Amino acid sequence: MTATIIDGKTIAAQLRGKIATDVAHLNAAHGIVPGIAVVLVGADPASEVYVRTKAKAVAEAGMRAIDKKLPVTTSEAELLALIAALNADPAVHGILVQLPLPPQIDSHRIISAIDPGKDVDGFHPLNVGRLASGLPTLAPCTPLGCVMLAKSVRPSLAGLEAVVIGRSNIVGKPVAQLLLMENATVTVAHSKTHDLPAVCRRADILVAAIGRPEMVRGDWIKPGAIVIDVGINRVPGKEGKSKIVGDVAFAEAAQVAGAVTPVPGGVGPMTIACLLLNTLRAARALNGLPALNL
Ligand SMILES: NC(=O)C1=CN([C@@H]2O[C@H](COP(=O)(O)OP(=O)(O)OC[C@H]3O[C@@H](n4cnc5c(N)ncnc54)[C@H](OP(=O)(O)O)[C@@H]3O)[C@@H](O)[C@H]2O)C=CC1
Ligand SMILES: Nc1nc(=O)c2c([nH]1)NC[C@@H]1CN(c3ccc(C(=O)N[C@@H](CCC(=O)O)C(=O)O)cc3)C=[N+]21
Ligand SMILES: [Mg+2]
Repeated sequence: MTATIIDGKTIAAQLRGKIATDVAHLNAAHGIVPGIAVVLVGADPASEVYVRTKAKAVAEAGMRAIDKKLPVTTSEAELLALIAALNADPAVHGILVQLPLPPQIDSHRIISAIDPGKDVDGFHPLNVGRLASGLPTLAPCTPLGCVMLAKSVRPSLAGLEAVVIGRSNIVGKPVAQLLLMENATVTVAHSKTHDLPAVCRRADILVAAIGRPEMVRGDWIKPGAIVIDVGINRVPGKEGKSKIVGDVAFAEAAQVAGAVTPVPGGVGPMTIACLLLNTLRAARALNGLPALNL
């Protein structure tokens, strides 16, 4: 079998197009320009790439980007003061604090200080609880993107066996919640799971969010399964350059799976599109406008 390659770049571009249309309407009808503040503490080169990519997508969607770059020596009190200012700023509808943060800053304390209505990452404990309770909420962007990509090839996930590898608060746990809301039968695997390959072979939908380059092999995959690869791993490439690979051995997976996402060009672009979607949703909700159906 040769798998369908799920084209995250194109699906993300389509979603960004729909978002741009609604943003234009929001501006014309209500004079609102959705604004997203992206806070980067320190000068991590990989994070700077994300911040740049995000800024471009934000501008193209007709939104306003408020980029805040702070030195790596920033104290927790200084970052809390910035968040209080962004919470109070009516031009800011979304706040994203790039993780990880330097060790002198407690990331739980920072996330809890963000106005839950502006928490476009969906990491605030209130939004985490709402997601777990099945209430409407701002859901984390990468998990939202994963489920949209799976549904692009299989519109109903009801009754399917889903296996998520990884239990982080930013990917593994929320993607499991979203798959459960789609009525999948969900297993969450992690580093203590016994016989991971056998657990994975049960999956009709396999989500890999591990952070280990090409760990998932072809013979871990049930023939015909949908494979969503969240991993972003920088490894040595040709001529001393580095390249990015996922958590799945892509060439092997493509021989066995029914559909598979590439890295790059899969989940990453969807994460950014879903960040714009959450910012648009937040801007509407903060202005008392009805929810969208995008
Ligand atoms: N494309 C995108 O938009 C995004 C991509 N990413 C990428 O996704 C990957 C995962 O990110 P994140 O969730 O933050 O990572 P974390 O490091 O927070 O979590 C990794 C998870 O994988 C599990 N794990 C680690 N090693 C193994 C193993 N050998 N066998 C089974 N499970 C294992 C860990 O288990 P345990 O809990 O037991 O330690 C943990 O639950 C990374 O490559 C990251 O760069 C992340 C966010 C967004
Ligand atoms: N508060 C917070 N929220 C996050 O959502 C968050 C974060 N912190 N910290 C870092 C991770 C990682 N992350 C990515 C987003 C987009 C791509 C992306 O667009 N990737 C492209 C390009 C990859 C490349 O070539 O550089 C792709 O996969 O095709 C990757 C990774 C969001 N994260
Ligand atoms: Mg991480």
